[in-house]
Amino acid sequence: MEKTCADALPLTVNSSEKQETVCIFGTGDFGKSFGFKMLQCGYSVVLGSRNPQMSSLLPRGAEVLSYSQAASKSDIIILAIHREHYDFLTELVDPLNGKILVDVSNNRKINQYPESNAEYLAQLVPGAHVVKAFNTISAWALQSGTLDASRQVFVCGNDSKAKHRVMDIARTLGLTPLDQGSLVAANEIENYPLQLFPMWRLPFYLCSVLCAFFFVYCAIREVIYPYVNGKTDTTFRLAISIPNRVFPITALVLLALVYLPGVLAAILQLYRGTKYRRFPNWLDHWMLCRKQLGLVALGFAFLHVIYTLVIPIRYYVRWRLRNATVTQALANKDNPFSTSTAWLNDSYLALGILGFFLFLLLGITSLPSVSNMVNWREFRFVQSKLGYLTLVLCTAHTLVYGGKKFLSPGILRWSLPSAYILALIIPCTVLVMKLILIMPCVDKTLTRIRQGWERDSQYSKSALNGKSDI
Ligand SMILES: Cc1cc2nc3c(=O)[nH]c(=O)nc-3n(C[C@H](O)[C@H](O)[C@H](O)COP(=O)(O)OP(=O)(O)OC[C@H]3O[C@@H](n4cnc5c(N)ncnc54)[C@H](O)[C@@H]3O)c2cc1C
Ligand SMILES: NC(=O)C1=CN([C@@H]2O[C@H](COP(=O)(O)OP(=O)(O)OC[C@H]3O[C@@H](n4cnc5c(N)ncnc54)[C@H](OP(=O)(O)O)[C@@H]3O)[C@@H](O)[C@H]2O)C=CC1
Ligand code: HEM
Ligand SMILES: [Fe+3]
Repeated sequence: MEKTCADALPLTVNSSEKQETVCIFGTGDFGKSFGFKMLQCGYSVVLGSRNPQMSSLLPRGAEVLSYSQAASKSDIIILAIHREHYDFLTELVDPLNGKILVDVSNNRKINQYPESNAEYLAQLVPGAHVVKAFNTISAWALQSGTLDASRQVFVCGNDSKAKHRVMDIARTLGLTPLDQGSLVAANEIENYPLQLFPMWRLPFYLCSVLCAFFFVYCAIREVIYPYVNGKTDTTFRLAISIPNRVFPITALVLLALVYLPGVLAAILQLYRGTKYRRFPNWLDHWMLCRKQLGLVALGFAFLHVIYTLVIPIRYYVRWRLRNATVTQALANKDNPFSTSTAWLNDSYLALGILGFFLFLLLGITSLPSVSNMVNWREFRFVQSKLGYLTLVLCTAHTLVYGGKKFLSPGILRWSLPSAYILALIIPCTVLVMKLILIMPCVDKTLTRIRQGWERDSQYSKSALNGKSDI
């Protein structure tokens, strides 16, 4: 039975239970905070320092000794020292022999040194059992008790007994240890806290490229072309008209890119005839950041909706309406009501509204508080089935918006088609491929593959002979 420390409450230690002594080397920010937390959780703490007398502001109840004295007090030592200062440990090789050395260090840059800090430590003190842990926990969070953001502690080491002792300490501190295997994993564990939003990088990069491309594309068609051909100044379009093309187009393309990897994965599985081969790295990474891609797409759809709301109050729009009315009156010409245009207009708006509603629903279900309330099947239903419906509605919204003028040659400027036509290429491709994949004959094979059947496997052929209803 493990003891677990409740954050704010000072722990009353059962006097009949012998307190475990843990040694911490280094009285810097991390050493102090870690010592404070350990004392709070019922451990006896001995701090090792270069100047035991000079050390100030130390947690009350902790003993401070020289490094070599402190090392003799416990068989588990937390090394709260930067890697650059590890060299003094070579003088302590004997007292550290057979002890558990916990490396908590981080670097300033990814892959700063040829080997991980923990492996370097293991080379310096070959007789010790080195365990990597706690590097993802900040000194500030330990001290203030606000560990909610990340309680996960990645742990690795070559000695499994040593590793489990460190994992027990992590649990007692109220953290969640995750065993990452041998010390080879230390490199990855050290790189982890140095990564900046790793899953958001691809979505951010994609949306920047899409926005920049479509902005320039629309500016060529709608600002430069009219200027070159008729010397008309339409630069005001750069403020609302063009962004209200670029944003929805980016949203639509990103939404399609959320569903494209699933389709590619299915095609790959069909082609390989097995699900037991890893996807290529790029596809793996793409699959893993679909949530972030989807949320960025939702952000752009939001922008489109807000930009659309201001259309009626724009000076340019009101001016055009007034002018059209006056011109009509002067010419004494009637502009007959077109039912088909009304239908097209209302239809594309309705499709946009419904698409946006489902888009929001996808966003809401991805909130942890909501996704924790639904089971895996329900989540898949919303994200996969309703997600495809969202893509269908948003694509249809754009197709119907194009409406009659869609393929008329008049919309080409310098042979460039309207931007929304380009925007439709990826969504339509994804939808057509998905349509093929859900055709019964293809779907049946794919389902069998996902249930474990392999096309080229002797084993599955014989298994299939005995069990024909898979
Ligand atoms: C606003 C918004 C929010 C989003 N939030 C989230 C979120 O919180 N979490 C999230 O994960 N996604 C999120 N997404 C992304 C997306 O909705 C999901 O990833 C969705 O599940 C993708 O559906 P899919 O049908 O393409 O893929 P999936 O149903 O995941 O299938 C993709 C591929 O995986 C493989 N596969 C599926 N099942 C199996 C199996 N049993 N065995 C082997 N291989 C299999 C197949 O190759 C399949 O083609 C969000 C999207 C948007 C737009
Ligand atoms: N601060 C944080 O939030 C986190 C820190 N870490 C890791 O913990 C370790 C310690 O970090 P932190 O406490 O912030 O660093 P500090 O600089 O605050 O403390 C380092 C301590 O190392 C000791 N030390 C030993 N030898 C030397 C030397 N030659 N020169 C200088 N100091 C020496 C000193 O203690 P003394 O004077 O008593 O000998 C010093 O206080 C680092 O490896 C860091 O990557 C990991 C996660 C979070
Ligand atoms: C409340 C929901 C929505 C409304 C009211 C709406 C309305 C509109 C309007 C009025 C236009 C024409 C803009 C113009 O004339 O310049 C338009 C275009 C467009 N919309 Fe929407 N929309 C909605 C949601 C969406 C969503 C969710 C998407 C996709 C993710 C989307 C994608 C597009 C695209 C790609 C265009 C064409 C852009 C262009 O080239 O002009 N819309 N929408
Ligand atoms: Fe236990």
